[in-house]
Amino acid sequence: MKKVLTIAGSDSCGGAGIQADLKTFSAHLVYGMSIITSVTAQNTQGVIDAYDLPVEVIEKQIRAIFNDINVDAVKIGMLSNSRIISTVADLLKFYRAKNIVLDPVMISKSGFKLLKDDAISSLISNLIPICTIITPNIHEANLIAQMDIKNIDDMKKACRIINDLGARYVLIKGGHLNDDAIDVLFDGKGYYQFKGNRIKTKNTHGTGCTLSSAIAANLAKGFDIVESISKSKNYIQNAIENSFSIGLGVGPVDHFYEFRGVEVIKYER
Ligand SMILES: Nc1ncnc2c1ncn2[C@@H]1O[C@H](COP(=O)(O)OP(=O)(O)O)[C@@H](O)[C@H]1O
Ligand SMILES: Cc1ncc(COP(=O)(O)OP(=O)(O)O)c(N)n1
Repeated sequence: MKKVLTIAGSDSCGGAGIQADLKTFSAHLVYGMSIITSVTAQNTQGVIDAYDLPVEVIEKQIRAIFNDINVDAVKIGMLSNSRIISTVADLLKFYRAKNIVLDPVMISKSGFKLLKDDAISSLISNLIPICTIITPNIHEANLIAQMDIKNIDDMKKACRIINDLGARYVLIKGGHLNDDAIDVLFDGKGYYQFKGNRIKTKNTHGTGCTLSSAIAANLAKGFDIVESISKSKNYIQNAIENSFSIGLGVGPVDHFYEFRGVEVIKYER
C-alpha cells in the first residue's frame, strides 16, 4: 500500500483542504495521512476565519510521521505564513521527502486570503526549489511569475519563469480562463496540454486541492509525471461532472474514479 501525506489546512465543510485530499487519496486506493497547518471555519458561501496552528505543533506532526513511516508522496496545500513555510520546507529537506506536489494555495474562491501577502516570497524561495511539481492556478501563477496571464501562450511563458525559480515541473491550471479547461505542463524541455471540457456548474469547491492530491497519489503509485497528470485530470473532470449542492453557495466536487483517458498534446520547445 502506497502512503501519501497531505500538509494543508482543514476545511470545516469538507470540500477543500485536508478533507478533499484524504477523500482523493482513498478514491485512489492509497493510504492517506495528514499534517494540519490551520483550521478554517468555512462553508459553501466562503471562509469565515482561519486559525493557524503553532509551528511547534506542525513540526511535531511532521516528525511523528517521517520518524516512523516511509512516505511515498507529499501534497502541500495551505501554509499561511512564512514561519510555517520555512518550517515545513526545512523538515521536508531534512527527511529527504520525495514526490512533493506543491499547490500554492493563496486565496479561496470566495476571496479570503489563505496565504499572507508577505509570505509569497518565502513560498518562492523555500518551497519552489524543493518541490517536484507546482500546480498554481492562473491567479497564483500571475503572482509568482509577475505576469498577467490571458491565454495559453502566456501560460507557457509563466511556466518557464516558474521553472527557472527551481520547480522541476510546472503545471498551470486553466480553470479560471474562459473556453476549455486546459492545463499546461512544462517539464524544462517541452510543453504538454491537458484538455478538459469546461463543465457549466457553480459547484467547483475544492477543484485545485483535489487535482494536486490526485497527482500526488499517482506519483506515489509510480506513474511518470505525464501519466500522473493525465489520470488526475480525468479524475477532476469526473469529480466536477458529479459535483453537487450541499448549501447555499459553491458546492463540492465528488470523488468517483473512472479512467477514460484524456487528450494530451506535446509541444517541442
Ligand atoms: N468548470 C470547469 N470545468 C472543467 N474543468 C475545470 C473547471 N474548473 C476548473 N477545472 C479544472 O479543475 C482543475 C483545478 O483548476 P482550478 O479551478 O483553476 O484550480 P484552483 O481550485 O486552484 O483555483 C484544473 O484541472 C482545471 O482545468
Ligand atoms: C483549507 C483550505 N485549503 C485550500 C482551499 C482552496 O481550495 P481550492 O480547491 O483551491 O479552491 P476553493 O475551494 O477555494 O474554491 C480552501 N478553500 N480551504
